[in-house]
Amino acid sequence: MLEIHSLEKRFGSVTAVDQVSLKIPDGQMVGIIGRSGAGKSTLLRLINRLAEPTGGQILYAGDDVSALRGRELMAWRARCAMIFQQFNLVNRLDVITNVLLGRLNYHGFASAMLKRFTPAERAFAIRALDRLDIAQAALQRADTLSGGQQQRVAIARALMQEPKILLADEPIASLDPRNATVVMDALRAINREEGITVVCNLHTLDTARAYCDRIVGMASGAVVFDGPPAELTIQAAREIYGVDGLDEALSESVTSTSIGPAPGAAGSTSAPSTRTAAA
Ligand SMILES: Nc1ncnc2c1ncn2[C@@H]1O[C@H](COP(=O)(O)OP(=O)(O)OP(=O)(O)O)[C@@H](O)[C@H]1O
Repeated sequence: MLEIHSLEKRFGSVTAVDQVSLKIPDGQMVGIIGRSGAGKSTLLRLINRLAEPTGGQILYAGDDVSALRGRELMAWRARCAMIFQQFNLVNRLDVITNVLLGRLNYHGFASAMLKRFTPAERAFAIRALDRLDIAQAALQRADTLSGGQQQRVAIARALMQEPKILLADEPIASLDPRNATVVMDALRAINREEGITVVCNLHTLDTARAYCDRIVGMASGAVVFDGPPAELTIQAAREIYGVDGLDEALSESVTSTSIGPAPGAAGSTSAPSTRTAAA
């Protein structure tokens, strides 16, 4: 269980994350939605300690993540992998080496740069690429791949960390609809089949309701909705996106006041059923 208690991040006079409290059980797939500037990226960066909180606490399995230093912090970052909108691969390296760099926290920088990876790690990397249906590109330079392929390589690299949690910061924002579907399908498969908790920042409601067990809506740094997709009403969406942003966030298929899960979507039974201002 990942527990976030009254988490806060201020940048000068801006409160990017404002008293956020969430409990995320192992194996849940959570979509974080909100307008640009709502604090979604900052929240993910706080969770894996790429950013330091100015208040509050993060616990994982009872351990105080916010207090970790040195090796323990490196270990946490390995357990809590992150993927990004822009993939963050090393363009001039081939795909397999990019994936093996997921072991950086196990090796140290010098050893990884000298490509001192074990045969078991290389086999693991190929399996991860195969799992994401991209093993055939293992020897290609990363920058020869399409965006969707690069994001799958980034997911394979994250899997090399053997994470408990995968944080995905707008993973499909740079992709066309077809590639976006492939990447979201891959994230859901990893969540369902390997029990890895996935916390995913998403711009559109459609994607969040189709793929996630639970939706967390943020506005001005605070959590303004927390519940299963079926409870995300138009009124709640308006609170998250504001009247101006709602049209952009909604799909044209939404006609009722309840935005229920898409057909075949992930079940919502494990998500909390409460709608709160700060769960
Ligand atoms: N390093 C920083 N220095 C100063 N302000 C920052 C910094 N990072 C984020 N902010 C501010 O914090 C607020 C939240 O930003 P954040 O990037 O977390 O939002 P977001 O919901 O992820 O937006 P987007 O969808 O555009 O990425 C914004 O007002 C942003 O300008």
